[in-house]
Amino acid sequence: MDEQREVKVQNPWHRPVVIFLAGVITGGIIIMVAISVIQYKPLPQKYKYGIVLDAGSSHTSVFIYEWPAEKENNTGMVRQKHTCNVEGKGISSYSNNPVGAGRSLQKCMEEAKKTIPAHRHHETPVYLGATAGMRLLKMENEDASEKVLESVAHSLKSYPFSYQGARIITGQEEGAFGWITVNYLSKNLRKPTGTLGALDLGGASTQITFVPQQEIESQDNSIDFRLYGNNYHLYTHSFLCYGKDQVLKISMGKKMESTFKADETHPIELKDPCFHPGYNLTKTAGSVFDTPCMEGVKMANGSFFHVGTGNWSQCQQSIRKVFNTSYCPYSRCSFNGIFQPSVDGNFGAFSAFFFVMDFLNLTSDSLDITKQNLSTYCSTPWKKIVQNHPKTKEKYLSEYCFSATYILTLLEDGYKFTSKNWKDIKFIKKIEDSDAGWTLGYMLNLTNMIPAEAPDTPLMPYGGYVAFMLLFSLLILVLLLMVYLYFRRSSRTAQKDII
Ligand SMILES: O=P(O)(O)OP(=O)(O)OP(=O)(O)OC[C@H]1O[C@@H](n2cnc3c(O)ncnc32)[C@H](O)[C@@H]1O
Ligand SMILES: [Ca+2]
Repeated sequence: MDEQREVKVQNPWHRPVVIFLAGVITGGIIIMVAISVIQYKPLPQKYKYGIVLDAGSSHTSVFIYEWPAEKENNTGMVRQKHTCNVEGKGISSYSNNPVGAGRSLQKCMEEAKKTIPAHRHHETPVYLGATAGMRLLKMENEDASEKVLESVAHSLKSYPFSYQGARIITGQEEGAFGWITVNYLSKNLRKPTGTLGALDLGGASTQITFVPQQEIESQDNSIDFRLYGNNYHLYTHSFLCYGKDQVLKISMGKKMESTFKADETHPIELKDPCFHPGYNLTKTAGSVFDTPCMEGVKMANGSFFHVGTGNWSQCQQSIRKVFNTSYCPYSRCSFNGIFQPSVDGNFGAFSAFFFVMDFLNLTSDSLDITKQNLSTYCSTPWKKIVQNHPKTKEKYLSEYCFSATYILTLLEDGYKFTSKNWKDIKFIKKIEDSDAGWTLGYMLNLTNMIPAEAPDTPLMPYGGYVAFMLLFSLLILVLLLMVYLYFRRSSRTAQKDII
């Protein structure tokens, strides 16, 4: 009896106090893990929204963005939730009927009301930015451009959102915010890796923006940002009148100037190598000369037959006349005496750069192959082109040869891309489901969603933290088990020894 009592005393696991302590520790660990997991778990996502209207020269688009409410300062968190294309032409086409400009937005704004939850309406900012079409209207008729802006502002204020303004943005803003958009969506801004240059081609202007290796010699082309703790020194330029619709008008105007004689009776023929053989449409000189971009070109009038001859190299010759490369007040220029450092790094080319090159399937070949394919396409008879694309709008279809030739000429002769760095240009429409364009960058900037300094982030991400806690607790449990087994074995050995 005495010996048995002695064994019981030697085995500590038989003591109620030890059993109690082990239970308390195990329970404590379980509670600790449970609390930390529950405590640290993100609450169900709450989203915030923002609306930006891109009032372009050819049309207006409404973009609705959303982002998780508590993560708005993180790169890549804002995504495009919805887009709506406003019916009809751009707001600058309403110069004779400004009320129509505001009215044209109604359908898409009603859609925005349905897309964004009602309880968020009052705190959702809405911005309208107008680009080159309105810049040109302002040059032609300032009063009309103000009336159009008043009309769209009046329309936007009638919705339950937080109206933040309707204005004509500058070409510099258009270029810089396009650059911010593509780099934000590509998550380039918080990494030390390189950034993506931005190439935007609209109907009435075109923008080039990138981080250059060389010094920027003209102040007008330089813009600085501090984003997430990094400094960016950007080169940007916007060429007003060098969107694809305006360049088509200018190059046709120049052809008319050199071929039409003053005493000729109308209608006459305008032979155009940028249009397919067999293409023949009666047009009015007024539809070509209705732009302030035609300064210095002698105006024709009446109507004419626009006749295609489908010759790519002649087309390129005619387009080259639109670029003035005869003077440069800097160490190097793109064209029209505008400073441009040599292009560097990868570029994202969007809007009409993408529409045109994607339609013609010219997005992935070398520059030489691209030229050959385009040459074949331009010389294809118009009848065959229409047969091959029965669903495409004839206006777009007739202009693809011209547009692609302009794109190649702008990139090669204008911006000085070469067959060597041609592969650095990626023709893109979207990045991660959001459209490439200036609107997202504009909203991120105006809502201060990209901080100058990198925000503090938790030491460990949520997943890593939970995994760490589980592993650590498991380790303690294993240790406890090992101690238990060790004491049990030693107490049994002691028992045997005594027996
Ligand atoms: O930037 P600005 O110059 O103000 O013009 P925009 O914003 O209206 O210009 P877009 O990028 O929307 O369009 C550029 C051009 O591409 C044309 N376009 C749009 N969709 C197209 C498509 O699918 N195929 C061919 N062209 C298209 C459009 O008519 C314009 O001439
Ligand atoms: Ca545009």
